[in-house]
Amino acid sequence: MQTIKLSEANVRSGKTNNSLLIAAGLLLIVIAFCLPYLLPGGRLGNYYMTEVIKTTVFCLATLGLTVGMGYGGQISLAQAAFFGLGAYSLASATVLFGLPYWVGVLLALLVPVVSGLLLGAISLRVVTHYLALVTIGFQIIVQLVMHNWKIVFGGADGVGGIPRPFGIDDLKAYYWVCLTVLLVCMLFVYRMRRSRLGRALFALREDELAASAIGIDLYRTKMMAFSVCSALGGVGGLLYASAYQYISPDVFSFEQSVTFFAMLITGGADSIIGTLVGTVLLTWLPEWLRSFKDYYLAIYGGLIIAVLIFVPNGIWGIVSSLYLMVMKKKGSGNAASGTIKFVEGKRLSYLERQDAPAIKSRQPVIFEVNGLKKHFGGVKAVDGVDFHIRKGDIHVLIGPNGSGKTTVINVLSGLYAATEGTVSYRGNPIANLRPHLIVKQGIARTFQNIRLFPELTVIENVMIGQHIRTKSNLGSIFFNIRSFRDEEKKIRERAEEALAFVGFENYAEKVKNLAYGQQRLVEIARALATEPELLLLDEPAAGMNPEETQELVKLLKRMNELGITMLLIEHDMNLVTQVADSITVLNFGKKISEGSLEQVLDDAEVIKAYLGEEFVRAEA
Ligand SMILES: Nc1ncnc2c1ncn2[C@@H]1O[C@H](COP(=O)(O)OP(=O)(O)OP(=O)(O)O)[C@@H](O)[C@H]1O
Repeated sequence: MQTIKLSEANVRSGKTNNSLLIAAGLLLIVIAFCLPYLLPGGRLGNYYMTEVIKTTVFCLATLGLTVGMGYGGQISLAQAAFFGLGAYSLASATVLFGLPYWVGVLLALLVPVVSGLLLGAISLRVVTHYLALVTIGFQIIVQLVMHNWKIVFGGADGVGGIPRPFGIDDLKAYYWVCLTVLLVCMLFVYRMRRSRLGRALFALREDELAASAIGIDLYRTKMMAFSVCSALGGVGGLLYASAYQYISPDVFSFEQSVTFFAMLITGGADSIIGTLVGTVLLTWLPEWLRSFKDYYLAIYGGLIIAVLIFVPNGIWGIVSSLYLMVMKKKGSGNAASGTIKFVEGKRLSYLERQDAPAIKSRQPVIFEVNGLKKHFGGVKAVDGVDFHIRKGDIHVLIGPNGSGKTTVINVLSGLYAATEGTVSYRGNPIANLRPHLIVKQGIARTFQNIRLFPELTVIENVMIGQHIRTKSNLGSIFFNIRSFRDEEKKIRERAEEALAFVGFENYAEKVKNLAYGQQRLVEIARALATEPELLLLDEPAAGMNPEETQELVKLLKRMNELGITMLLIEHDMNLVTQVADSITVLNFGKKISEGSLEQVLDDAEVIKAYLGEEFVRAEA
């Protein structure tokens, strides 16, 4: 019996302190709405009011970066361009082309989103730092176009007389409009972070390869990140244009993009509150440093550098770590032991199949690999391998190190394109399909070197497994419609069931804090959450002690009893002999033997190439 120890403090802090956070949040909102009455009156008051509005709309732009960069890890140095496109869409439409205000608003939403999608499509195959370069190029081009395309953008002189919604004249009232829009967008981003799309973005940020192998469509997810990022930039821009009622291209410069970037990083990239903190700080810092006129830039730059070096997770990152530490300490005093039992016999209702095979080895072949080759230049990692798997079987791939086993699984799961050969599942060709489409067919995998999303919690990791089986989109998340809420509930229930099935009952710990063997179980639970019919398991017993390996044998058998067919790579022959229904043996990328356990163990070539005489004597 295995026990799994998890800190309960994290779990508890999530629930018990929610009410405290909500109260603090509500208080802040009330203060934000009352702000106009807390500022000085007269001309100075108007100046401060404009600055407060500027802060609010800048918050919208950085909130966009929170989604694209903080959540999705897509570095963008073009947020001022999207901000500008929003501002200019409204200004040009209403002032230069005389269109109604709300048409301008619609354009101010559409133009940045379409541009964001175009930029996303162009830069999709480019990775992080190169992506930053592409966005810099985009930023510069947009600003040049604003400067030089006079008919559409008014040229260097800018555009004046931009209207406000409902003809609002009063700055106070306009601030409330901006604040309301900001709060609605914050709520949307908050909800999105806790949705399948938010989890997919985090997965992408943490490990693209693992994200695609668990069923996330990288293309769509990145495009979604680009569209939300640019849309929020556009909304900020359109509100900015109406606030000042005059805009010129200089405002939407590369420097402004860098400032947005700095605001995000300073506050804490993956937190909404962090974004607000960073934006407020860097918008008002020039004002606060006004009396140090000569040194202002040096102090401003120095502060940003200090934050980047000493608090890489941003100011809010530090605050929330301290908060968690305190809560953990508080929690540990009165928490129960925090030890939970390895639970056996838990059901996995959504995977229980009516057609689970009663008699093994008489079932039809559902998976076929023919003439599979994978060459890396001159290295023939897999060189013409054939095998098939019957429904409900546990088929094991064995062979010496470097014989091509992992490469086979990488090809079967779509991570590598096959050099030659065919793979079919239930009669459908699946070789060279993109990884998430293979998961959609009902084939999931785990990795030899565990590939979980370490910064996410246990439950979030497993919930990501449900991504391919669910479909909430930005619209349903924004409007918080019932189908979205129901789906989230279902995702959580299924993830909890999968975790309980492998032995977890306590899920709020970050995965990076778990022991190795526990991480293996979470990875299996994540694969189960994809609702697989065929599981590809790459050395699941690696790093486990004999006791844990025995638990794993039981788990494999229980999964098999559900009707899950398995392809297993394993070196631990003790495990192999307990679970294998059929075996294929590889050596130097070629198949050297196959058949039942007995047939393979008796094969002289397998003994010579892999098992060794000692194993045979020990078995005898
Ligand atoms: N991406 C790659 N590029 C170049 N060569 C590779 C790549 N992946 C695998 N190989 C080579 O292909 C061969 C087979 O590797 P593979 O990892 O599939 O073997 P394996 O049987 O899984 O080994 P092990 O049991 O040690 O995990 C090795 O020679 C390896 O160096």
